[in-house]
Amino acid sequence: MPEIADPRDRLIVALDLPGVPEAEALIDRIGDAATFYKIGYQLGYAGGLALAERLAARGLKIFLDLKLHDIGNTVEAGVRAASGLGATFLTVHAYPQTMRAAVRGRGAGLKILAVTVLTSYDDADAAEAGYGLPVADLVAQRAAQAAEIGIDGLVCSAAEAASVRRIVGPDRLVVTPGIRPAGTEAGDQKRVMTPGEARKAGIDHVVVGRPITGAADPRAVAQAIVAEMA
Ligand SMILES: O=C(O)c1cc(=O)[nH]c(=O)n1[C@@H]1O[C@H](COP(=O)(O)O)[C@@H](O)[C@H]1O
Repeated sequence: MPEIADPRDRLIVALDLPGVPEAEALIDRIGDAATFYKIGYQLGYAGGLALAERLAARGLKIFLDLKLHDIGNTVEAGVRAASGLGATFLTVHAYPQTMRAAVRGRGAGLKILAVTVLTSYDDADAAEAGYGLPVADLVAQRAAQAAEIGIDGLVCSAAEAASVRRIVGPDRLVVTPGIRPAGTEAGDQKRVMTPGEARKAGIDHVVVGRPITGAADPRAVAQAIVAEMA
């Protein structure tokens, strides 16, 4: 678990918003309460990649959540191209071929996170998708493969964070979405924990979207989440 000097860096705010103006307005409202932002499909396909470059140039940390998964050549070239955007993290799905390609394409300064099993999945969803293992076992298998391949960090739910930490050791990152402050709606997330529980389970970073983007006072919610993990 690499040392995190600024406790705000533990919180990654998911900018799941329709466009750049909405994202910039949210970042302004949050102010210095957050230092790390995630840009995924929704904003990425609506000008978010250029925004990522601008935010990185301003000193904010950026998680590019592109969840790449394709033939090795395409993943390697895609990761290489994304390495120029100034982001700190980039996601790929945790398939061995995909992870090996991402490691080949990784440039200096960009860390690759492998998404083990999406936090919206439970055992029934995994079975429906054709997997013969319960979610916890599938996460463990993928975490072991990711460590062997040299991936920088794992995305899993906080429910698996402690076992993933045991598997990958202290030097790889454990990043957990599916985080819900007490009393907030789970929505489509099925494997959820509070920020404090996640911290106790040994995570490096939590990813939080709707509890912040949908809040009346997003700055206050971001501050409360950071405080809960201190
Ligand atoms: O890779 C991710 O960030 C991710 C992986 C995962 O297993 N589950 C998951 O929710 N995410 C992302 O984390 C964010 C969670 O958002 P909220 O559910 O609104 O807090 C979304 O942007 C998801 O795309």
